[in-house]
Amino acid sequence: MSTPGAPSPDTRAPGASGAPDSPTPDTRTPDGSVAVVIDVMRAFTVAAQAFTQGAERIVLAASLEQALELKRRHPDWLALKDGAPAPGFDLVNSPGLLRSARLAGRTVVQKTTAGTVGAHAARDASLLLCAGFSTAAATARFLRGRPPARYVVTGDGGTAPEDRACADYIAALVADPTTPAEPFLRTAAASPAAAELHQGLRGGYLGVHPDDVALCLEADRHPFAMVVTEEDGLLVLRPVHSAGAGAN
Ligand SMILES: O=C(O)[C@H](CS(=O)(=O)O)OP(=O)(O)O
Ligand SMILES: [Mg+2]
Repeated sequence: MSTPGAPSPDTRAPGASGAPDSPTPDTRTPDGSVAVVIDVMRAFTVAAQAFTQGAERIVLAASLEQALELKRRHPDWLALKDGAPAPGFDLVNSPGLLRSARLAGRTVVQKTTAGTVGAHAARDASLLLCAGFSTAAATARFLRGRPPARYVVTGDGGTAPEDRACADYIAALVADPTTPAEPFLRTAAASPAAAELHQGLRGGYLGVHPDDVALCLEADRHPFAMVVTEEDGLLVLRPVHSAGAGAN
């Protein structure tokens, strides 16, 4: 068990190394832990953006096939994937491109390379959250007073510096709500993911917007945490506003 509030030493999400899509069993066996799955660029920045645009809930799909099957069964749901647009999918994993989508009241099914895979890998946590910089302070507020969390870095096979920096920022905020974001944002801005998104080397040519990196680095833009619950065997993400203590 890691020291309270600090990112756990083993923060690699077993399934987050871009492993091939394979549906995971739909049953969770809660292990008593609190886990925060981090994906700054871009899954959980996109998720938070979707909630701000009115999405009701986000189903975290275990595979692209499951996402398409859910879309087939629920035609009013919106299917979202990372990379370039693909048949059967309505949206792409770009916060910049998402801004033009009408999401009020909708269910979104999200499948990405790292973030959603990391959430499935951590599904046995008794309390499971997903976060990026844009929900960091609200996530820390939600965590404060609860058992120490373990932080799951999802990008680059569990080593992504932007995700690690975000985990460190949230852990620091849990301990001290006045922690400044800037040093952590500087680390994330210098990450390979930021550079490759800027160069169009990640996310596919039509799956990236020039504003994506800046949007991923807008710390504490949203006043809610994002909590995963199991609904009909699916992992469902919803925004949770918590009063919490402290300025942040
Ligand atoms: O969509 C993204 O930015 C990334 C793509 S990759 O893993 O960096 O190639 O996926 P995400 O699951 O959002 O980290
Ligand atoms: Mg990522």
